[in-house]
Amino acid sequence: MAEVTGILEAANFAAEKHKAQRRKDAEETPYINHPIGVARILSHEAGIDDVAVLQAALLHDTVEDTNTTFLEIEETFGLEVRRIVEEVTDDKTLPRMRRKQLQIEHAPHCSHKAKLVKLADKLYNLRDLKRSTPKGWSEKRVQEYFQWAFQVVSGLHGTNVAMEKHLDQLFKERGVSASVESDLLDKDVIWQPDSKESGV
Ligand SMILES: Nc1nc2c(ncn2[C@@H]2O[C@H](COP(=O)(O)OP(=O)(O)O)[C@@H](OP(=O)(O)OP(=O)(O)O)[C@H]2O)c(=O)[nH]1
Ligand SMILES: [Mn+2]
Repeated sequence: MAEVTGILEAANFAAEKHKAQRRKDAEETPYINHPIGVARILSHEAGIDDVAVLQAALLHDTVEDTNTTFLEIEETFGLEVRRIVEEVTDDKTLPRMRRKQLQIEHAPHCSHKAKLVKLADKLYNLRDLKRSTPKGWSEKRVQEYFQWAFQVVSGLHGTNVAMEKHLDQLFKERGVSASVESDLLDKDVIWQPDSKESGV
């Protein structure tokens, strides 16, 4: 029962932290749908029942996107959960170009538990992109996100068969493969500073 309580505590903590945030889709879906969906992919599709992984999935965007601190995560959920959340948190003070590059570089060196959360995060976001285009995103921007995600996921290979199978299928549908990843060049939208994002 303590495990169930701990998972609900993380769901509630994330809901409170993300309460004012919405996704970028036209419907303005509540942001909390994303971390709950990421945790659900891990439990229902990837067969994961590790409590720290499921808690970290629920909490994975709280530090990146809200006023939450790593210390707060550690004091509430313990050091293991803090460490996983740290591994999957981008430094938002860096320009997007650098953040995206660092995800590609860091992915192979993450812990197994962080790799699981990263795979589920990418799987959720790519499915979300397939379902609905975020406000202000061009078709080119969507395609570039798929190409970038392919590069990150390539560095997570061998972590979880079920999630990797679904991701492979999504990349295949989009025509994204190792041969086109070199097309991702500096000219592309995803690498541009945030100020150039709108209207593309
Ligand atoms: N597909 C999709 N994504 C949305 C939507 N609303 C918010 N997002 C979030 O936007 C992020 C991807 O958008 P980008 O422009 O590439 O990244 P940025 O917000 O970090 O600059 C993801 O962050 P993340 O979860 O931290 O993952 P990551 O992509 O940074 O690894 C994703 O969760 C939506 O409606 N659809
Ligand atoms: Mn996320």
